[in-house]
Amino acid sequence: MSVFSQHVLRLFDIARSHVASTPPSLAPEKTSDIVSSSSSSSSESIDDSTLSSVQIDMSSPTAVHFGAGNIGRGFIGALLSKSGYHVTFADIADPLIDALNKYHSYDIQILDVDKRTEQITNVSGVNSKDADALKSAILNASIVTTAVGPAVLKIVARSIAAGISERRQQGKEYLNVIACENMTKASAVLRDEVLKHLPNQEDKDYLSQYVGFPSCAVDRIVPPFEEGKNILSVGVEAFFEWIVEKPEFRGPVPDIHGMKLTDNLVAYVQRKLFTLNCGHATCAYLGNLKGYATVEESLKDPWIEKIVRGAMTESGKALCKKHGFEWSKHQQYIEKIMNRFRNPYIKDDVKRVGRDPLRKLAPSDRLVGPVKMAKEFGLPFDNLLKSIAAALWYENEEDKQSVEIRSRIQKGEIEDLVEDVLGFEKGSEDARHVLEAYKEMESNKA
Ligand SMILES: NC(=O)C1=CN([C@@H]2O[C@H](COP(=O)(O)OP(=O)(O)OC[C@H]3O[C@@H](n4cnc5c(N)ncnc54)[C@H](O)[C@@H]3O)[C@@H](O)[C@H]2O)C=CC1
Ligand SMILES: O=P(O)(O)OC[C@H]1O[C@](O)(CO)[C@@H](O)[C@@H]1O
Repeated sequence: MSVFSQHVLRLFDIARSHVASTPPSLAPEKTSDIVSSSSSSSSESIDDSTLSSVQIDMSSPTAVHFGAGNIGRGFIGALLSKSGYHVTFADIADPLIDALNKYHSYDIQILDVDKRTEQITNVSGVNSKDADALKSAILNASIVTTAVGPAVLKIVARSIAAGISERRQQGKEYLNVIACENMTKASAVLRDEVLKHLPNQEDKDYLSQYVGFPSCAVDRIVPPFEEGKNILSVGVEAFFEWIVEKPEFRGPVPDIHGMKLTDNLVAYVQRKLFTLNCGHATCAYLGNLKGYATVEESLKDPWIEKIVRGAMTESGKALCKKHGFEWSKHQQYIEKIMNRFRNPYIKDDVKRVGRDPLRKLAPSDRLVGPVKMAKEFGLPFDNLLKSIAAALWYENEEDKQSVEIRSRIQKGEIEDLVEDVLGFEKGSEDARHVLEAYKEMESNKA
């Protein structure tokens, strides 16, 4: 650990010993059975021009956020900072950590008609490989969040486990850990990984009593951004929605600006994953097939636009049956998403949106998940099949998962792949549908 981070952490330890585990305030009592907002509407700006200092506020409670990437800086870290937390970002990227410890602030550009800049302050960084610094940060944290990508959860679990064990030994109480990833039950998955690193029964009991792992749905489009004033600058769309599973909190529910609570998270995670992420992935794979570079460009192609809206309509009808959403409202939700995809101020590469196609083709993810749901209710899924077919054609030599898919298909293993990746048994009607759609899709290749 650097002398600087030792010094800063020591100061935090002293200053925060009385506030650790104590969030800034409690969430409002009211929670409808659907969604309640913790303190504001999702469309509200998070601008606060009075926050301009780059000094660390020693009296604030700490949030440790794993992953100082796009969502970390552009969404979750920003909300936490605006809610009065000091945000300690943990990342493996030294340049990001160095910059966070140099500036203690960064800019967010809202990429919309009224383009504006917000300053996020009271932040610092710790290298994820610095086990002692991380343990100490978690010891003194009031909340831990992640946005590292689903595959990295098992890596950060080790550090979180070390911090939890230390908290038990030091007599700390409640902590909540929220994994903000595009997957269902991400925090529950993280908790299982953390438990693997806690062989001691005392730690396990402590975790079950004092450490909550509420899962969430996290929605804001934050593509890589190169126009900012430094490496920390991030460009985001104006829209954001963060819906967190209320029953899984331990201790008082923190009052975080923009965080909404629900008792029925699965419905909201599936609504987001099977609509926004489904439509986005469909657009990316079809766009890639036809040689377009960005989502916006792809959506200008009427053939793609029709399939994207068609796929979201098919998943939407199924979601309404499954979770009781009202169709007219869901249609508005789809149209709003179409407009978000068309945002001319965002240049979103189809390769970013299509990244990791094996993960996106998994049985409960954004493409196959809605097909299964549509089938459950006897509803159509032709556009969703086109989306899956385009994903199987997805070519990006920099993406290992795309390379693996294409190489297995070229070796004549498509039926095995459809079985072991998508979960459709060889010879089944579902597998046959996918194979037919895959063949038909070839004629659209650029
Ligand atoms: N970018 C977006 O628009 C959205 C992303 N998400 C989800 O958020 C998560 C993060 O996505 P992005 O921010 O786009 O990715 P990103 O690649 O911009 O950020 C991930 C960060 O995690 C860091 N990281 C990797 N290994 C780590 C480790 N062991 N310890 C600490 N940090 C580590 C990386 O260095 C990077 O800075 C993903 O699960 C994604 O699906 C969800 C909604 C929107
Ligand atoms: O982050 P993933 O799961 O690879 O998928 C990218 C998706 O996530 C988002 O970044 C936000 O949900 C979308 O822009 C895109 O659909």
